[in-house]
Amino acid sequence: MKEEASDRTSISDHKTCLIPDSSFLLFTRAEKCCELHRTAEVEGERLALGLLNGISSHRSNDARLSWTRFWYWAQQQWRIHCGTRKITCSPASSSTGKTNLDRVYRGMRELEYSPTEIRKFSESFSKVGLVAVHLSSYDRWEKLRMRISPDLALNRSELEEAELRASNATTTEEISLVDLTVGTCYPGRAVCGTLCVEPFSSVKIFTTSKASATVINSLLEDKFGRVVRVMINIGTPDTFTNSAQIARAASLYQRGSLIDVHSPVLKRCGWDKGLVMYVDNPEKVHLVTDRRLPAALTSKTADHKLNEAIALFNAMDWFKAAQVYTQCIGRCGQQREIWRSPGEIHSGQAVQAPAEDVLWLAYSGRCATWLQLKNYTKALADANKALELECKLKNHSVEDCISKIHFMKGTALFGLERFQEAAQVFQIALLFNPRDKSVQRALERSKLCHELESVLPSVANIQLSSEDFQSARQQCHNGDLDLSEYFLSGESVSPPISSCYVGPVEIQTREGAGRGLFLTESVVAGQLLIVSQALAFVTNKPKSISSYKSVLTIIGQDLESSARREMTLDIQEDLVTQLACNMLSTTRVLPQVYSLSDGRSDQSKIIPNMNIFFPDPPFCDETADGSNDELSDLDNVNIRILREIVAENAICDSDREGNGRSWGVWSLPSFINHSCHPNSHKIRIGDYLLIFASRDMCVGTEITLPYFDVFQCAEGRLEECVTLGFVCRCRRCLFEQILPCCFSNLQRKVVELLEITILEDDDLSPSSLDKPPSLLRLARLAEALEQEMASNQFTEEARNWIRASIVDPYLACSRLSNDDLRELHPSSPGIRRADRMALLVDAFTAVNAGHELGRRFSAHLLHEVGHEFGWGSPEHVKQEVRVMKIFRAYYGITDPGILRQLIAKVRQDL
Ligand SMILES: C[S@@+](CC[C@H](N)C(=O)[O-])C[C@H]1O[C@@H](n2cnc3c(N)ncnc32)[C@H](O)[C@@H]1O
Repeated sequence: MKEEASDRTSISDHKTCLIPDSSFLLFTRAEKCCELHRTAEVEGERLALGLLNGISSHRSNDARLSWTRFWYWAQQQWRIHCGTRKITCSPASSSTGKTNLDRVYRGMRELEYSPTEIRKFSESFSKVGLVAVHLSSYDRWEKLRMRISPDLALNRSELEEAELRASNATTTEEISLVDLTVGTCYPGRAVCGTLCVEPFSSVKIFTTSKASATVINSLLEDKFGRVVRVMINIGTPDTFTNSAQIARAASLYQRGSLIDVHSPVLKRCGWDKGLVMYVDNPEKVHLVTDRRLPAALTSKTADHKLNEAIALFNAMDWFKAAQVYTQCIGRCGQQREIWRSPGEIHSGQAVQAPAEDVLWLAYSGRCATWLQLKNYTKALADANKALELECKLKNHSVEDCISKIHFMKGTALFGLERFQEAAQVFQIALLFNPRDKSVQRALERSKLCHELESVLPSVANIQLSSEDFQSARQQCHNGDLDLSEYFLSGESVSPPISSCYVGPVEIQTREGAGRGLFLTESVVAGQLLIVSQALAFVTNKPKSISSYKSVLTIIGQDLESSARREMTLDIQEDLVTQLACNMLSTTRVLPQVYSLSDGRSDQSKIIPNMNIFFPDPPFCDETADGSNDELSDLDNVNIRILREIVAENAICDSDREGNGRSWGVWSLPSFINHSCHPNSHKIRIGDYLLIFASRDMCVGTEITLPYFDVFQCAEGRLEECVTLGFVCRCRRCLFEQILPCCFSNLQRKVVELLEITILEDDDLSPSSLDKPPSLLRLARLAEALEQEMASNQFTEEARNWIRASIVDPYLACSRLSNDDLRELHPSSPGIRRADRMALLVDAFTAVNAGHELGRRFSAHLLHEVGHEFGWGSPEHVKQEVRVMKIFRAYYGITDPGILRQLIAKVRQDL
């Protein structure tokens, strides 16, 4: 008796809360917390104080976190003092409700903790007054809780009275539940519910596998206005497994019908935790109406949607998963609205209440999905939403859940380059799960990035100075962009700030090619036409081509092309992901994306409004709509169409091995059609694509780009076009189709010689004596070609087209000395290598001025002329003017000094 009295004293001295994992009740005396605040370790103090706040304002998320952190800290203390074994069971229940440390000690002894461990534990926990109570006496504690919660300012006598009532209470309650709406029934499964309305916990449902019973799952609100779910089993516990009874109940009380339940028996759940209500006589259940739920709500509950979303996530169908998670969240809200409104409940429209964890899982699941989709803004928003909710999951500790969601939040912040905040969040995650290696690594990485950030501000964090801003604004208005420093540094300095720019261009239909981009003003060579930022951009190929090859072991398959195809598909999928994310996070992206061709002819007939391509504020005042308030709906993002758009419009910036250095989708440049003698060229700087005019052009000219290497014969180019799904009918192609057959004969000879030359080239020594005979024969073909063209009286433009189609004889000439050439052409004693190279340069620049070969050869040629005729000689000056023109047309730079430096640089790089 004495012991009991002391127990009561100890209980009544404490305020009570249900610990998150419901295994124990944790009693913490307010005064003791304050005491702890003064005396215990810093972390404990902080957390205990947080707990105090938590108790007094149990609605706040912060308080809940403090509470959980405190619990975590307490558990840590437990482990420190009692070894790693976690006490998960305590001694047999006591009907008298003995709840003191002795019971815990006894439990510890049963678990074979040593007396020293127990002493350590008691020393540690006497400070915070932790008492663990097994839930076998849950009903007693339930009553006690009812008495003291939510008003925690209870006096001692009230608490004592409450406890006395609790210890005397029988397990049967005389209550009537009126106007319950039947929710989902679970035929074939015994479901027991825990009536659990603690401030820090949510409803738990327990199921058993062997037993089966029909359960009418209804909703009601507890006296504090919280919605709880009550399971009412029709029948006594013995009849839970009676299938006839189950079938009868199921047919009587269908989902959506309204019932009153009189005097259900309130019992502790059969196995050990929780409460279950049941009626021993079906007559105690009165069917008020058999009204059904609205169709929209009967279709799929939030739980169903959640399962669907999880399955999609596991199948890595991220977009669909995000969509279904969104539907699940919506469904939770819908259902919640209905429970919250008593009127609705009375009209029989209540539906199954989604447990709090459904919403938590939906937000955290969608957060993980956004992370997969690299949409960090949305991931962050969802992580914050999840953190506002009660995170209590079956089979998971609260620490795990909180750690996990903090980890996701940190990852989102990291993705947004908010490194310092990310580090702080990872630190919280570690507090809950100190051993998690990935969190540790993420924390280190964030700290490092934060340090680096202070030394080397990232591009994203650059604050524009007013000067920068002015220049960006200017650039936006007139396309002034000084790239000299960038090019002179060999593209190693950070790229100049680029805002987007739409020059004198407009979209028009182009016969036989859908739509195209046309000039609205005349332009000069080297003029900047467009600066466009990628809608999606992949810098590094995800895997090198060799790693693709190593996984492709299909015998008889062309390994190289299969590997390349696999890689391209991977990259395209990345681009699709990015496009979709961009569409969801920025309003103006969606119309731009959907304006692009998806390869269907009907789509290519629509001319988009040019306004959608104009840049965003702050660089441009005139933009009509820069608002991001209304983001695209996921329903508007059609992945199948995005795949087609990417396949049709992605531009690859290949490296010398052709593996692809970067891939991107740009809006306005995507309207530029292909030509085999294009009049514009592109330069990529970061994820910006700059389109320059390669020639002087008059208003109304269609701007064209080469989609592939156009220095090849007509058949080769046609093959490339066919692979891309169209047939080029540019003037060059049309002209080459009608060339006399002598040219195709010459072309054939070139191909034959080329094959031999490549073989002979393997052991080519620098000495001219060792030049492979095929090289000399190849070089001789240049002469034959020139003669044929002269005899056909082709224009200079046509000659350049042919030279560009059959370049190898001219390339061969460029590898020979003047003596070699004279030997090859005894009839032309004045022939020089420079002349042949000049022809090559003309061909290269006339056909595709954007190609680096033209610049390289011209720089080389200039050097040769200087060497031969003297630097500054009239020959050299003439040649320099020509080469400068070529360089100006490419870089858009007019300063002769800078152009000279660029020419020298290109020559050095040879
Ligand atoms: C990037 S889009 C160019 C813009 C496209 N014309 C449109 O209407 O949106 C590429 C597609 O344009 C068409 N195209 C581009 N150049 C072409 C050409 N020279 N001849 C015929 N069709 C061409 C092909 O259908 C190609 O797949």
